Amino acid sequence: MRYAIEAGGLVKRFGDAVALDGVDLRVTAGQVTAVLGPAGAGKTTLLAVLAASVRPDAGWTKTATPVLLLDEPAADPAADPADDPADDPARAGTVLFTTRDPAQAERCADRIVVLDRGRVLAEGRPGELRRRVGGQILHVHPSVPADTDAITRILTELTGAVPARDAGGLLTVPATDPMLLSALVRRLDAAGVTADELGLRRPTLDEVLAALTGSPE
Ligand SMILES: Nc1ncnc2c1ncn2[C@@H]1O[C@H](COP(=O)(O)OP(=O)(O)OP(=O)(O)O)[C@@H](O)[C@H]1O
Repeated sequence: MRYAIEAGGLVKRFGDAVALDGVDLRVTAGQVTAVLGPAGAGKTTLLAVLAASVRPDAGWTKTATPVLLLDEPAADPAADPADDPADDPARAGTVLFTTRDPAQAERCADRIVVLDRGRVLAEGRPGELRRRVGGQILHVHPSVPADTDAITRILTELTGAVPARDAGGLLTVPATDPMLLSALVRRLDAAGVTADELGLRRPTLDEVLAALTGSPE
């Protein structure tokens, strides 16, 4: 495999702040790679080190000259996703861009590197990342709003986690136990409450990022 970018053991400190804490990176030539992470993760510092505009305290880099590095390219959510600047140069060659937006990373990148607190937490294709985090999301919508509390209690007892509730009243909670769905149906039945939506789905990349970085969505 031919790498357009290779880096190993990158460390960069700014006083007491550790911007990069031992980053290893390989970017395959011809691919679009997103460095995805929350504010302060070290994304800009990593790009600056790769562009040789910032000297790392430790580590090494090898970057081929035609590589396009984009730091948080702005994407207008109202615009056609096909117009995304991070997507555009994809046809031209190797691109490495940074973003805080999982949707932009998923839309534009072949591979995603999740960076947080100066460390690579995970990397892979978007679908791989979702599978790696494991588990699914259970979603339940009460038939009548009055049953929300009862269903919330049942979900909390069954999963050990308090479900999130969105503006539309949909309750969601991470699910790792494959028997959860049938157990839930029995409990709802016994409690005499009904749901007009009930199912399991893969986590979104936002939920994956929140699970990896421990940050609220
Ligand atoms: N020139 C600097 N002087 C001091 N601290 C810095 C400097 N540049 C970065 N840092 C610190 O290093 C850490 C990583 O910053 P960096 O800008 O690389 O993160 P980021 O992931 O690009 O964040 P954002 O998404 O907000 O742009 C932060 O804690 C930041 O405060």
